[in-house]
Amino acid sequence: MPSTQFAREDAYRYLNGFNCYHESEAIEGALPLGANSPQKPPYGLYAEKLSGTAFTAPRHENQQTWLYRILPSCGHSNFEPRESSTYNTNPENKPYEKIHHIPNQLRWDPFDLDETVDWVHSLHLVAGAGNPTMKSGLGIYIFAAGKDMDAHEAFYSADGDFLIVLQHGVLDIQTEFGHILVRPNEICVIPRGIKYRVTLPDGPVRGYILELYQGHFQLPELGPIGSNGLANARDFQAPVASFEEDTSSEWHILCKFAGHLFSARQQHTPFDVVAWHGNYYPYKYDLGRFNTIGSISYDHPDPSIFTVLTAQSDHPGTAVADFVIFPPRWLVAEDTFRPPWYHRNTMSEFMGLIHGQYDAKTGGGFQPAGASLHNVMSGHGPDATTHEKASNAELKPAKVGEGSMAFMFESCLMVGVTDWGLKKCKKVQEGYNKESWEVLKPRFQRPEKK
Ligand SMILES: O=C(O)Cc1cc(O)ccc1O
Ligand SMILES: [Fe+2]
Repeated sequence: MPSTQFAREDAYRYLNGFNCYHESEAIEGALPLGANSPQKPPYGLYAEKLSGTAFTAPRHENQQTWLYRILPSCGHSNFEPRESSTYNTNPENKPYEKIHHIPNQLRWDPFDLDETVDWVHSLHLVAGAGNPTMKSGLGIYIFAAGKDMDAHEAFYSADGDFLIVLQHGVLDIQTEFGHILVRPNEICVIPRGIKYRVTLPDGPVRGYILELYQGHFQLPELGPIGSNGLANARDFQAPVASFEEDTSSEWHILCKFAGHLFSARQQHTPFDVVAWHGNYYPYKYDLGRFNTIGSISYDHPDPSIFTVLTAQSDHPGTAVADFVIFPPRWLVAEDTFRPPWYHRNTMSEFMGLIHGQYDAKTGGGFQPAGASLHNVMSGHGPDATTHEKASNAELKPAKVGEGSMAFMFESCLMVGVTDWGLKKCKKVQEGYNKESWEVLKPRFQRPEKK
């Protein structure tokens, strides 16, 4: 598929734009005029405010939404722990899960599909830094599911924003804000607290998730690139309000809180939002719409030119998490070693492959649904096969990554690998370093003395 062939048809309607103040009504007149919380909201709805930032966050960071719903969210039983001895995505909660901080370059074979579990039980923390209780850091998950969530179940994470990178299948996500269909080559962000239910219209699904425990994703600055380029704001799609009326069934609200799973009962659907307005909402983005910028003279630029979304630390320009992609693109640079350089980075780099082949690893070990981790200051770069090819290639214009989509979660934090990621998943490749780089031969030729 050429990179400019944009997928359009979709079962649902969307509101377009990034970080916009949207409003949406499933029934005309359901949004109150002017006031957010009038004495009697239209049609007997309850007004409920969902805050995605502190009330007093600066205006340019402030994120909130007003929901007008049949019943407010608080009408439920106490939360009870569920699967408490097995379900743990908080690395700080010992002794269930250990976290290994190791400098080794790691690569994983493709993770298996798992048809026995639903979305909620499909999440495996593979690596992470920080802790959701301190609202700092991030978690990286692999998910693989084959079952719909139960008909009367909804899930939310109190721990952070989910950036979902779908690798296989289709996710039909019913959210409090409306429906989102996530298809191959699309990503989806579900901010902290938003309830949703995932069904799988095309069978098993698999992919990667970055859970951001602090802040929210933003579009990167464009600097001298100008006012368009990379991921354009208009291509981000939020759902339109869509509700169901059900005040007779028993619903289970599942919640991930400090890495543990809890469940509460309620006698009404959580998907009863008739209208909403605000700038805190779930959204999706088709990676095929990314406008890729690159070198048209010489040298290989930094991969920051491929940043789709960024979550900044308190130090501007330094990201807690950058979501970077390597889309199909033309390489034209002259007198240049075109793949990435060998390098060591103060940032950690976790990579995955949605489909195709990544141009820096042509030796065959980096496969779709697999992953790699090059932690803080761990040397890496093209494998020996790629180095050999690229240093002898004829430098005519060449399209790389046709039909491919690799991505990177880059973080200023040192990430630890969980016991599951290092051992239990049984996917870590033994000979990664050896096959990729230890086989490189010295090419040095001392110049002859004059
Ligand atoms: O290591 C990697 O494969 C990711 C990467 C790609 C690139 O083009 C430049 C730097 C970098 O870390
Ligand atoms: Fe790198």
